[in-house]
Amino acid sequence: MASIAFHDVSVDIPVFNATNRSLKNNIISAATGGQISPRDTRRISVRAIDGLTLNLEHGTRVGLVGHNGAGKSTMLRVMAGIYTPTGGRVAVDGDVAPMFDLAFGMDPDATGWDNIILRGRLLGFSKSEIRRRMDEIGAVSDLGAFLDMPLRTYSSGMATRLAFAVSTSIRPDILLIDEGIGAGDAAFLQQAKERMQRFIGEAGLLVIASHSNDLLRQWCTTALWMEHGRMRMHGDIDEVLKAYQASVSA
Ligand SMILES: Nc1ncnc2c1ncn2[C@@H]1O[C@H](COP(=O)(O)OP(=O)(O)OP(=O)(O)O)[C@@H](O)[C@H]1O
Repeated sequence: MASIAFHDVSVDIPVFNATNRSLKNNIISAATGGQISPRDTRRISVRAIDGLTLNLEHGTRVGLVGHNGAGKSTMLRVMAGIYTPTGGRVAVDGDVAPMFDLAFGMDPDATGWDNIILRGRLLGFSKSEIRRRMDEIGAVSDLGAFLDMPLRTYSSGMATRLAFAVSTSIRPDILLIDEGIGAGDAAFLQQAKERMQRFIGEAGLLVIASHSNDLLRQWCTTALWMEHGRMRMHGDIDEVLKAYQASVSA
């Protein structure tokens, strides 16, 4: 059974080359971003997540909403194990598939086929599992003879197709999606939509960060509204989106 538990989780990101001058007063009134705290005159950090406690159980489909810099992507990265929290405890039970940083683990000098193996290994596949799925993944990418060419010869849309094809071939317990997956041209998007539908439907636990209410209503039953790294509201998707929209247009 998949689950994610945050207990009083905080993430501070140190910033080494910010100037204090621009940060002086206007931070306090900033509508976007996390909380900037000058720890002393030379060291500044951004508190991207601030004391977050949260339990997501198997079957949860939650959308993360909030202003730019509210902490949504940081939360996803903590859930994926990419960021270690600076405070608090995180417990994640189940295989996690992060659908962001799609180029991560890909080698520009390796061919498409070799990159399928590389990314597959990164996502936890054994070599034999990947070999079994190679043809299917290649077909989904629809890259044809380009699969024999080095990744550096691909356009960004072509590279995304390849990463998408590999990532959606696993059956994760926990699926983490950051919006802006931007999978490419219209034909691929249509095909990607159908594959995504099945992929999302099969995940035990789904977390999506998005600014699109339509997308969130389509996939989620609950929503979590983040504000300056803190949880402002967590509950039924329609209720949270309504409250969030009201605050944005107020
Ligand atoms: N590498 C970094 N260095 C410094 N600060 C960072 C870094 N990454 C994120 N932050 C800060 O952490 C805070 C949370 O950022 P995060 O990307 O989680 O926000 P978000 O809610 O996903 O925003 P958006 O909707 O714009 O994608 C922001 O204030 C941001 O400036």
